[in-house]
Amino acid sequence: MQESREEKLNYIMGKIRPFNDFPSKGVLFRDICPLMKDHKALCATIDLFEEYVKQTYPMVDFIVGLDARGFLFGPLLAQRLGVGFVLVRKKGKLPGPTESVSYTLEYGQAEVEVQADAVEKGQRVLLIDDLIATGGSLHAACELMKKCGAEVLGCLVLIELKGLKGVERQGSTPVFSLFQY
Ligand SMILES: O=P(O)(O)OC[C@H]1O[C@H](OP(=O)(O)OP(=O)(O)O)[C@H](O)[C@@H]1O
Ligand SMILES: Nc1ncnc2[nH]cnc12
Repeated sequence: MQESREEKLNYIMGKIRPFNDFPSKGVLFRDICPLMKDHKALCATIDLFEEYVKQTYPMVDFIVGLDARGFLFGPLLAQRLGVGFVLVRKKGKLPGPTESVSYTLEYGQAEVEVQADAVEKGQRVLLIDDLIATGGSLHAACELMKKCGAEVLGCLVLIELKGLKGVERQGSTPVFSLFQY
């Protein structure tokens, strides 16, 4: 029998493991490795993203994933939707002409980069990552996509850390999350 949305959410939630003080003191790290390891949880996660995107954004051209954990879910979702996948990488990993934007993390400083020809002007994109904390990574990636001429429809994440107000940082760009902590 087909599982309900609630059953899928409950099952997936049981596969997200909290770790105190990682990677530095005071950070409660949400570990998705058990979810990735579990076929049923992984399928259910992509089912829920797929259902949302098909209902909300049937006109999306590309799924854009953030380095590194956006690469875990993005290509699986893109394949289900029948669209391509674009990589937003940390600086220095992509060959050829690139565009970049710098940003601040919950625990550090970084810069995101995309190949300059990754998207064409006016193409509609959805960004995906495992988690939104301060929202710096997604904000930088959205800015990067806009710099390349793409139309950012919205962002998808598995987990939103509500206390860090990352969604507010995205301004009018909608952020869909499966879990809020
Ligand atoms: O909302 P923010 O405060 O920007 O934080 C969220 C980002 O931090 C984590 O990635 P991280 O940069 O640690 O890299 P990783 O995916 O390579 O582990 C996470 O996967 C998000 O990409
Ligand atoms: N608390 C957290 N858990 C997992 N990944 C993160 N990335 C940024 N903050 C994080």
